[in-house]
Amino acid sequence: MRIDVVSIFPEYLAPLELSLIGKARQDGILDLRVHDLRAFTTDRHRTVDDTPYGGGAGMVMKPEPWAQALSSIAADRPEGSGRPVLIVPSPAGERFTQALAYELAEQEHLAFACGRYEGIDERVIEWSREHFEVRPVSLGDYVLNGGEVAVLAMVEAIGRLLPGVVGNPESLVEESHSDGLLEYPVYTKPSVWREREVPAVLLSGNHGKIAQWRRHEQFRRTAERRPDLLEAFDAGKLPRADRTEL
Ligand SMILES: NC(=O)c1ccno1
Repeated sequence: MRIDVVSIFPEYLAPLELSLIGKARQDGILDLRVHDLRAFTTDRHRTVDDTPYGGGAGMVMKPEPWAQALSSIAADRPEGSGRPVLIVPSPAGERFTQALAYELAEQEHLAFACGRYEGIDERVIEWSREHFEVRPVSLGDYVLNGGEVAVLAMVEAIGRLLPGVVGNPESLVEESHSDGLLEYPVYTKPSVWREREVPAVLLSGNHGKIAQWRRHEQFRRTAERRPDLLEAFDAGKLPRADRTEL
């Protein structure tokens, strides 16, 4: 998979050089390129923002540097790949979910546009549809100072689903949201810790009972912490993520 990220703070994406995502890049599983938006400006001050039409606080990101940056990415797309998907992190976007992570992990080429200030001139979103499938995406109902933190989270959530990134693909199957429910609690040695015992069923060696207990714990936790997910699960609206193949 090829991923391009455009930001005025490219150093914000440095954590993507670490750990599993960093290794995936070294192994050639993930070709991740970070671009400084200011490299696509033409004035001496490398200006990327200006005052908003209609007034209001703050500044808006100018359209032309974005058009130059995104055009260069679209022109450099991998041989034979389809239209790239352009993700624009925004509190006004569709919710990022495990199901969307799986969907995006199947793409050959993703691009991320990290807005700052009050956002990117809306005409960039409209223009980009000529070259990309454009998807404003939100991590949740809160506002960040820019898209970079959201990109870190999304690239990790997507990248870890690519074949060869996590050591044991089985570990992807039984984690929260993989089947629409929250994951069950986990325990390790010692079996008694500060007078707290591991549930006896987990020490029984009875794999059927262990599986039953774990499934029950998934439903109990989901009902307790995320009843909204339980409604969707009961309605059979399992996320696309309820699959093991990728
Ligand atoms: N909620 C979000 O994903 C977001 C992205 C940028 N600002 O907020």
